[in-house]
Amino acid sequence: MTAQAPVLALTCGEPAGIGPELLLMLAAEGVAGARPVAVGDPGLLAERAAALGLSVELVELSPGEAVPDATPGRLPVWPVALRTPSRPGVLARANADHVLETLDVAIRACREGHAAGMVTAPLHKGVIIEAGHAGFTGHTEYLRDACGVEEVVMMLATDAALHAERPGWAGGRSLRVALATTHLPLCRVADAITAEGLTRVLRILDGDLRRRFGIAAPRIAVCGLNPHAGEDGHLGREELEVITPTLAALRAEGLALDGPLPADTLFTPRHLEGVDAVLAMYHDQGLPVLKYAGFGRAANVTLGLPLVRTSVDHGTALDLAGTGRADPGSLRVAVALAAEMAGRGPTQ
Ligand SMILES: NC(=O)C1=CN([C@@H]2O[C@H](COP(=O)(O)OP(=O)(O)OC[C@H]3O[C@@H](n4cnc5c(N)ncnc54)[C@H](O)[C@@H]3O)[C@@H](O)[C@H]2O)C=CC1
Ligand SMILES: NCC(=O)COP(=O)(O)O
Repeated sequence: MTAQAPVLALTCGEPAGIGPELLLMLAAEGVAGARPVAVGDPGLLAERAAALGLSVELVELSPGEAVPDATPGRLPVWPVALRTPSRPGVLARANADHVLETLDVAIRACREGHAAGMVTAPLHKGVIIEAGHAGFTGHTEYLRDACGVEEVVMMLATDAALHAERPGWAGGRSLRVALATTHLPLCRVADAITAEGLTRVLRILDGDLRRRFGIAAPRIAVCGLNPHAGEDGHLGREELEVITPTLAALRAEGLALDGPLPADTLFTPRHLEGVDAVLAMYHDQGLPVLKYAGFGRAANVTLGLPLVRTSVDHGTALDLAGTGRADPGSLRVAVALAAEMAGRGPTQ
């Protein structure tokens, strides 16, 4: 008997953004290897489908009810009502709680075993903060807190194997970039690079590359923080005082770590040879490279969680919402990656 494809909860994200229409596009073309369920407002999905001429039958279910095999043109939905009507491209603070509720439903479904993982369409951080959730910085930290873990790691991956067979793929090279710090103003980054934090991040990265990605002996290249990795202390001392001793201690535990290396040369083919993941010190040190290598063909993964969570590599694209011109490529990759990770067996 063949095992059924894993159920994946796909949150619709910001209702005024491109998330709802990306889910509909994916449902219209069909999904192999997973049984996706949208988490969002069925009325909104029906409206967007009609506006874009997408023929998708929406089937309302509750978490725990049997989810049918994926069929092109059909999308099961776990309903979460909008708080106020939504127009493409127009943010409404009143819907911030709707967006967070879709996350809560998906998290609960994963934790109660009704879904094998969750895939999140993009939300708009600013409108959620303006709606009164002052400490909100993104899915990554929200999931960390909801799951009660101390640390999580954001990693974006352009896994060529997941999409090489897709027409239009021009990236070729697989690249995984994880971040030592995530959504932090640049002026606070240096202080946030601590031996304790780096140790937690690298242990999670090494552990999840083994457990979630099936890499038996991962090799991780670690960026310095400063230009030229500090130039022997002349251009910054974080490498000498924090990063180098932390890597040495972790190497003694058996982790295969290169670095700290100057970030400008680390991201060149020769230095990436044989490297399974790069750890960048901050968001805009690593992600521009990743997006240059494969924007629209990469996925974001949260490591260190007791559940599988992937996401797209882009934001809400309010400028494209409702036009039907948004590219569902990254959502395809995010779903395929979540299915692959879920297929590696139960979480802790
Ligand atoms: N996983 C998530 O929830 C993420 C959410 N965001 C949030 O999204 C909001 C907007 O962020 P921005 O920096 O403007 O980035 P963005 O990714 O929304 O837009 C940047 C540019 O890329 C284009 N683009 C984005 N997705 C596309 C797609 N699927 N197909 C074709 N073109 C696409 C947009 O039209 C725009 O020109 C912010 O609130 C940000 O925090 C950003 C990244 C990830
Ligand atoms: N640039 C990646 C990003 O902002 C993703 O944020 P998150 O909502 O997945 O934490």
